[in-house]
Amino acid sequence: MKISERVYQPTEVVAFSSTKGEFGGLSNMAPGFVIRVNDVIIPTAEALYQACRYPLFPEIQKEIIEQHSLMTAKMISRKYLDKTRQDWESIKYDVMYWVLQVKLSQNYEKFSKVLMDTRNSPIVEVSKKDKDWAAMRDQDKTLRGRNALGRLLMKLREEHIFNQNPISCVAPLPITGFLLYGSAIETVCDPALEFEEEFA
Ligand SMILES: Nc1nc(O)c(N)c(N[C@@H]2O[C@H](COP(=O)(O)O)[C@@H](O)[C@H]2O)n1
Repeated sequence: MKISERVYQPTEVVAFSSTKGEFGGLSNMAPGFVIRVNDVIIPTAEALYQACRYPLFPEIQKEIIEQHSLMTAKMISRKYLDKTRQDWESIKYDVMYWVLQVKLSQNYEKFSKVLMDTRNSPIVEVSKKDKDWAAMRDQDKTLRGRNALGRLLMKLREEHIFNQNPISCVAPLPITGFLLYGSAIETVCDPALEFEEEFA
């Protein structure tokens, strides 16, 4: 997946820059969107994304996933950047889209509402220092950057909200070494659906 730089007019977009406010749920660090993968409970989308960097280091994945503060997954991950999987730059947007699909499938009511509330507006993460995942305010007040997270959120909205195509299960990415705690990541389903099936 290739993502090039864009320019946005601030008055025309739904912008978010933290986990607070009406659109804070769009942030990967937002609390209240717990994920379960291979029976591992993961507190945020950010923790799952960062853990995917280190498939060969279950102990680093554990440290990222079991951190006490929801905001620190990325900080912990920074300590081990030299152990990042070698193909990371070429797969990271695909990994992020997979993470967002998993977040949606397991938190459908809450996350679909936030996405729905963005209506048809461009979604932009605004940052003071990140022109890759987010966009930065320029001197002329426009927002410039790849805005990769915003773009992937728009793709998610298009594919699963506008097209009324709810996701109940998400297949693992077809890449080598897609591992969590040493085991291949399996298809992830909404735990509530699994519970319903068990008692059907
Ligand atoms: N800590 C932080 N500050 C910003 O200004 C940001 N835009 C982000 N973005 C988030 O970081 C995650 C990607 O991390 P990597 O740089 O690929 O390790 C992703 O969740 C972005 O939304 N973070």
